[in-house]
Amino acid sequence: MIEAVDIYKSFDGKMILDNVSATFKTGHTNLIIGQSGSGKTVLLKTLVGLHEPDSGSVIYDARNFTGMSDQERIDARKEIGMLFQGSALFDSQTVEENVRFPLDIFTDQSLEERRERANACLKRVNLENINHLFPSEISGGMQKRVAIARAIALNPRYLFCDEPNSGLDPKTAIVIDELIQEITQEYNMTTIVNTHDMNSVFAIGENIVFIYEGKKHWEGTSDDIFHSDNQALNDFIFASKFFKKIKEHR
Ligand SMILES: Nc1ncnc2c1ncn2[C@@H]1O[C@H](COP(=O)(O)OP(=O)(O)OP(=O)(O)O)[C@@H](O)[C@H]1O
Repeated sequence: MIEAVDIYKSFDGKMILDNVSATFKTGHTNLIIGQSGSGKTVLLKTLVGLHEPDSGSVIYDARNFTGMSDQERIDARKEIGMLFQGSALFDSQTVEENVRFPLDIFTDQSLEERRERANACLKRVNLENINHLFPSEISGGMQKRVAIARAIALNPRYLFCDEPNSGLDPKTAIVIDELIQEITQEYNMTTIVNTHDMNSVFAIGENIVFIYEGKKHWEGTSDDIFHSDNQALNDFIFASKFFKKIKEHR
């Protein structure tokens, strides 16, 4: 479980996160949603330690992440997997080398052990026999799966995904969403996904935090959304005619 407690964050005197508290549950895909510029990425980066909050704390399973020493943070980072927008694979490395990268950096396993683990992770994301290829030689959906394999290589307890569906067609996006949800349950991870993909909200939204103008405006499940009278949430979720229709027919 990850808890954000009374987080404030501003840049150049402009308040970006305004007293955000939220709980992200273990074994669940927790979504952070909100319109462009609402502060989702700043919140995700604050949770993962890439931004320091002005005040407030981030708690990882009863450990105060915000108050940790540099060494404690380095140790904690080994328990964190990250999936960035656009996959962020190294173009000059093969698929296997990309997945092996965190193992090369953070473990003292033998090359054989690291290769074995990398290939087991690739198998888990349904990618086999492509370990010798370079990122430019595989599709965007496959690149995303390689990035997921890399994110789980160290067997993390926490997984952070920033817009995992960006640039993918709707069908591939669903495959990636389902994969993230499956591995979250399988490894009992606390997964936090930043998204404005409404399909993701309804497909994997087990615990959703809605950020509006830097504040946590609402929290609930995808089912709760249909019964919420939160105007800002409704305006955001049911902005398109398609989702408006779905609501009317429920
Ligand atoms: N490092 C920074 N320095 C100054 N301002 C920043 C910085 N990072 C983010 N901001 C500002 O914080 C606000 C929220 O940005 P953020 O990237 O969190 O939005 P978002 O909800 O993730 O949007 P999107 O969905 O478009 O990615 C924006 O006004 C942005 O300009």
